[in-house]
Amino acid sequence: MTAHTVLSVSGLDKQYSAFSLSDVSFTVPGGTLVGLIGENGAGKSTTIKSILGLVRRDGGEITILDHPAGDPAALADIGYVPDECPFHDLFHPLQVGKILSGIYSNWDQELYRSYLDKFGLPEKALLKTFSRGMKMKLSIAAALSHHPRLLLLDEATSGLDPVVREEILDEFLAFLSDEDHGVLLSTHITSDLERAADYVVYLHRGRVVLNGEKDVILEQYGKLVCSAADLERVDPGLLGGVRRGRFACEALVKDRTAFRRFYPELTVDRVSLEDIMVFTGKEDIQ
Ligand SMILES: Nc1ncnc2c1ncn2[C@@H]1O[C@H](COP(=O)(O)OP(=O)(O)OP(=O)(O)O)[C@@H](O)[C@H]1O
Repeated sequence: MTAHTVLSVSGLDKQYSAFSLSDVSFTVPGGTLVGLIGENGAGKSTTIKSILGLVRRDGGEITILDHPAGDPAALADIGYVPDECPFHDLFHPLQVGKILSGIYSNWDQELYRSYLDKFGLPEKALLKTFSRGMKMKLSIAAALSHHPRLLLLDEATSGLDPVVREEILDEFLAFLSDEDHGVLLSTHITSDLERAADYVVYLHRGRVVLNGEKDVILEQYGKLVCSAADLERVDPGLLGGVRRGRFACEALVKDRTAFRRFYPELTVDRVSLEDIMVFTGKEDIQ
């Protein structure tokens, strides 16, 4: 049996006065974590808010397990973790649970308390005494405790130390052991995605410029380091962005295998997702 598509975004358009999100399309297949990457202002939060139905879109279709975005059934299936803890500093975790139990018909207080225990969060300490990592874990515990099928995280791992990030990423992987679950994680920390993501969607100035399986992308792209003279004779159509330094030039190679066929004498290294972002984002820098 093939897994469900947990989230489908197709041809999403949104126009603000000075920014537009244009024709954004991608899916979150069941059992997978999709990383949404992009520079500041690329449109990641606007995309996530459109999925939540918090932003009125100008075009396109969004479905969450067959329900249209904004539909109460779709909202019940989403566990949302914003970049800042949404709960008031003068509450303690048990009070947060009580409030959420009144909002979500599927709320599972036992599961919530088991997450508090697992994450080492005191049930009756005021949130103002919590660190950023503790608040983030609380938000994740809350998002998971109404049995969502899609977890949406907007920059949730930024500002956290590597140990907490690792612990949180492990929790997402556990959530994904169910084939009907999916995670969409927007982040600047591309190294998290190199470890945990199955697919990567790269938004650049409101458009999807890269969308594919992470392992395939990392295998396909490459980085050329060469002299300015060598760069001059390379077909620019094979390159995704160039950085010219005083002593050497670097360029993003869009297809390592094809490039090697044309220029076997030039060395092409492996790239990271960050390299792909930096080259594509900066375009041709002299
Ligand atoms: N309500 C709004 N009215 C007008 N413009 C908006 C509104 N919300 C967002 N924008 C603009 O849309 C663009 C994309 O913003 P968005 O928050 O989606 O980007 P982002 O990729 O999440 O950025 P960051 O990584 O900095 O959070 C920005 O230029 C922003 O100024």
